[in-house]
Amino acid sequence: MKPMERAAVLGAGTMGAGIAQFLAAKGVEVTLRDIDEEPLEKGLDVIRRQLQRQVDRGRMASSDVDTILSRIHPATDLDCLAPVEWVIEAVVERLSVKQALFQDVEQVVGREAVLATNTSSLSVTAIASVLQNPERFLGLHFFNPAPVMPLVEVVSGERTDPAAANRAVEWLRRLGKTPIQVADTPGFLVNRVARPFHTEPYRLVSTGVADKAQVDRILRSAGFPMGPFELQDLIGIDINLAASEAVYEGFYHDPRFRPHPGQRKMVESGSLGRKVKRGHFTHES
Ligand SMILES: NC(=O)c1ccc[n+]([C@@H]2O[C@H](COP(=O)([O-])OP(=O)(O)OC[C@H]3O[C@@H](n4cnc5c(N)ncnc54)[C@H](O)[C@@H]3O)[C@@H](O)[C@H]2O)c1
Repeated sequence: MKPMERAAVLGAGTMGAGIAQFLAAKGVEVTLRDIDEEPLEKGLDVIRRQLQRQVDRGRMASSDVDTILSRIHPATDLDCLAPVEWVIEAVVERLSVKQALFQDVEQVVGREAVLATNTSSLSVTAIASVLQNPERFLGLHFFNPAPVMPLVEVVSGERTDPAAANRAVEWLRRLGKTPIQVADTPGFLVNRVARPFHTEPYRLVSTGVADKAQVDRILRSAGFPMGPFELQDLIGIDINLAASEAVYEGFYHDPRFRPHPGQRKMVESGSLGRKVKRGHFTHES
């Protein structure tokens, strides 16, 4: 019999909840860790509702919901990470927070564990720079919604051991994802090529060429699964701004990647997207 796989997901927000749901659905035992009970409850509730939606659509048996949920073990401390083979971090996008967290994680996990960040915009190499064993550290960049999107970028930092990256690729393939190996450059691959998709529409709208709903509709009719504004509402406008700024900074202010002031204005006004029910559009849930 295949040995039980154990993973820890750090952060129960948009991405952490999605990654935990995906892993548990594939039979992995998951410790879902957040700093407080409240975000944990919220994350578990999101997972419950997502699974129920699958049942309502006839894509999953209701008995599977309990099985999947029983594999997710909520936690607020780090000690229970000792037996895990994979740690995937999806906490706030701040370098100092991620570095401090992984320094603590290093103290509790076994030597064989692979440590991964889901960062969209920070340097994997920079996060690893404070670790005792940076060779087992890499980026596993899932896309939103994590249970649905097949692509995962496997990002090797300057000191990542290729064996750790290969192990991650093999694991993700086995779980049914489509991993691609990329270098640790600003925005990696997808967020870099996606920058104009997110920023140019702000320019279209601010110069009166079209409104947001029109831009989304036209791009959808051109074959994109979602328009840029509805996609930003899903991603989180703050997260998307952070990605825009990081790519712009990372390429030494190359004008090709310049963010738009409208992005910042949205964040300043608290219009962060679906997670607060208000972004470019208003959302019921
Ligand atoms: N939102 C997206 O579409 C998306 C896509 C790919 C990658 N990412 C990346 O994933 C990460 C998380 O993004 P998100 O949108 O899920 O954020 P989020 O704000 O929805 O969730 C972050 C969670 O982390 C928790 N947290 C903060 N500090 C923590 C700590 N020390 N230990 C454990 N939990 C802690 C918070 O309480 C919160 O629940 C970021 O690095 C982001 O760049 C986001």
